[in-house]
Amino acid sequence: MIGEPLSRRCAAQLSSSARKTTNPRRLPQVWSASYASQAPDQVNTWPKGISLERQHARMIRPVPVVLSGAHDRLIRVNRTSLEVQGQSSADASYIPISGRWLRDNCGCNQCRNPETGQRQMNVFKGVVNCDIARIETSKGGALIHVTFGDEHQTTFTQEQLRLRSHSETHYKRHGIVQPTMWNAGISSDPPSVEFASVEKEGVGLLLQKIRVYGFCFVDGMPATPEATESLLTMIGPIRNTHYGGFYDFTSNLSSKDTAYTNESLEPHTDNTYFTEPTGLQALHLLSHTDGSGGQSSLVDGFGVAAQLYESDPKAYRFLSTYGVLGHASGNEGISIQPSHAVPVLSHHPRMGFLEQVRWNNADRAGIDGNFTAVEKWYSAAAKFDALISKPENQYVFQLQPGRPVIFDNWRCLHGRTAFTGKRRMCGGYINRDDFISKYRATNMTEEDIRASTVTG
Ligand SMILES: C[N+](C)(C)CCCC[C@H](N)C(=O)O
Ligand SMILES: O=C(O)CCC(=O)C(=O)O
Repeated sequence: MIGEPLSRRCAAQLSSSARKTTNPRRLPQVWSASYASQAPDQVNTWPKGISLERQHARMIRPVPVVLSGAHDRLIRVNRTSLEVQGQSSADASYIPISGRWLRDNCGCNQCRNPETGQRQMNVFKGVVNCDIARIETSKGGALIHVTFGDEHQTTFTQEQLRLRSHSETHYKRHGIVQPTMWNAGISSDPPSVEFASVEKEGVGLLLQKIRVYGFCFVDGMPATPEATESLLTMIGPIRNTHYGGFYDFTSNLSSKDTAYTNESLEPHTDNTYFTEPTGLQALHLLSHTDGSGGQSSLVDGFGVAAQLYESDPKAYRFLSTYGVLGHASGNEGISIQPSHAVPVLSHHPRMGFLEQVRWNNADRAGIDGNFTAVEKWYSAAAKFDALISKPENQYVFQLQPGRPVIFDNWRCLHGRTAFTGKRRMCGGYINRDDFISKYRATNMTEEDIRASTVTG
């Protein structure tokens, strides 16, 4: 085995057996190939030599696309060196893996705290021996055993070296699933879970539905702030902001924001004035007396972005390029703006898929560009606004006491019609990272979580 690259058959056998042990849940397939293949206008002029696959991987698009090829990547084992084949099928060259990387990523109890998973040695201090003394393999090459100059030993699997920087790993790291886009038609069967099942089985299914659809109702809940708060804390810590933590509000302008009035609110995402808008938002109507109105609306921001990508790639590109600033200024002594302007459509910097929609016409403070760019931004934004305003893109419903909605504020826009009478609403924000963390913890196998966390 030493010296020869593992044969493709053997590697294929290894990888297929390895694949059987990975999370049986379907990974996002190549989805809506038309989006993936349709290149937006050629603003991205790629330098020579960047493989098409690399360009493809980084081209911005509204949906995730899993690139193939990880399992074809071969590993070459020599007595004192380890090499892995290039990053893409177009690049079959072998790349050596340094002794420093191998030692830095040793997972033994001495090098990594078994309780916390934290590294407890430092390869930069020159006191840890990173010289490779010898490399052996076992289990037909599936396991690679490295011994260093100080006789310290560590073991890696073929798969972890092969998948280290592959999209499959990134998707598991971020808990990416294949999104189900929707429009007003979702009203016939909106995603929901029973509160009783959440109490019994936890928030796994609730978060899975939010991850796939961008929102989910919880049916059969006590219509109390206490029950709502305890449901949210099952997901993660409630985020504290200048509005407080768990919120329970009516239209009394107790906070100087139009949400605390009885006016209509166009579909928007919250917190565009924060560098990091909240991940989840919950809205639970506790009561509405002596009046009417106050209908809620949800819009699938990913779905609308996909429609824009199809109908006007240039407008999509503009809303993906020019940053926008938000502000929260109404409350005494409060003037919040994000650390930098962020586009309406933000994409994963490495994988290219759309990961956040930020849209709030009321809270918008500025567009990061000269007046030529501003005009281009306006014409692109007008198209986005027209799409979110189309009745067929808006799911309109009346919130009910005992049936809160929890939605992904990085994907869904929400709005409300004006109302009369006394209307009491409660809910809370949950950070994006806490949402994804709990989603992974309740929907992925231990093995998949481990394999997609410390990848070196
Ligand atoms: C949710 N809660 C009522 C606490 C605050 C609402 C804040 C609304 C703000 N204009 C934004 O879009 O973020
Ligand atoms: O009152 C509502 O129905 C929604 C208020 C709102 O948009 C918000 O709190 O962000």
